[in-house]
Amino acid sequence: MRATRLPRLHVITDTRVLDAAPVGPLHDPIIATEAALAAGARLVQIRPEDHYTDRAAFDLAAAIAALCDQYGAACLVNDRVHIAQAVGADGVHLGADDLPIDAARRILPPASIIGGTARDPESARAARRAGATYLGVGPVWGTTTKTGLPQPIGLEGLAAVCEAVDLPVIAIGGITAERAALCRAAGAHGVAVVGAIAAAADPRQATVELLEAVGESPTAGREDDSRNTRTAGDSRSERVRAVGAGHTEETPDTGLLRGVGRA
Ligand SMILES: Cc1ncc(COP(=O)(O)OP(=O)(O)O)c(N)n1
Ligand SMILES: Cc1ncsc1CCOP(=O)(O)O
Ligand SMILES: [Mg+2]
Repeated sequence: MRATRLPRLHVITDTRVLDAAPVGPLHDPIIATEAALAAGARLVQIRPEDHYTDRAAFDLAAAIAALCDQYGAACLVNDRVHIAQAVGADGVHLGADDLPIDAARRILPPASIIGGTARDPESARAARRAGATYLGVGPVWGTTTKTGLPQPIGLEGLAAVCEAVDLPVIAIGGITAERAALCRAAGAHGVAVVGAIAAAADPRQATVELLEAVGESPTAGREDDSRNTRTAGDSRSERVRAVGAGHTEETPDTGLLRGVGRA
């Protein structure tokens, strides 16, 4: 049996259209993702923004899912559940404007990872009831990556959500390596980043620093060293089942497992 824990570092692709010069030397979602995977990242969230047609989103997702397979990492798709299905992703991340979590649960494979956005204890509890595997909580700090967000909730707001629900909390919004450690201290299971890797001068080194900050150093002993080695018979669905094995609760109505362990 492989690792049962939700990875603590979620690397989110940066698909912004940039008016000026690229924000980093490797500002290409596929190149930056490969650098992060090579550094030891174990979960990528593919986040094609609205200017991506479904075809462009599919092409990006298929390329990144293949890279994730190669490195033995999990891969989630933001918003577009049908793209996740089409590329056989490990799951999705859904927010208030997306397909409801319980609806996605009904159509995705049983062990799928489904993240839900929450900003406060009430929305966190609702996402849990709907069947979320983990919560993406933020913005904890201000971010230049996404516009139109509400005021940052700060470490206090993050801690309040962590207290309220027994689900892994992934902090998002303005995360740096230094802040990632603060999020962990506030009770978060891990962090999600866009700019800290995609806009870094050296995305690979930035990933190493973030992994260390969340206690998932690529050089430290892994729960399962085979996770980063592609082996014969390896498939994304096998990895989904492995992550799902850490789930703690069975939803009575669907028999689906949810609640990847926080430890
Ligand atoms: C880990 C994580 N947390 C939060 C979000 C934000 O999701 P959402 O609120 O649906 O906003 P968009 O990302 O879709 O613009 C996320 N993607 N990942
Ligand atoms: C999608 C999203 N939702 C809340 S903050 C955010 C963007 C986070 O990007 P960054 O890590 O660059 O601050
Ligand atoms: Mg969304």
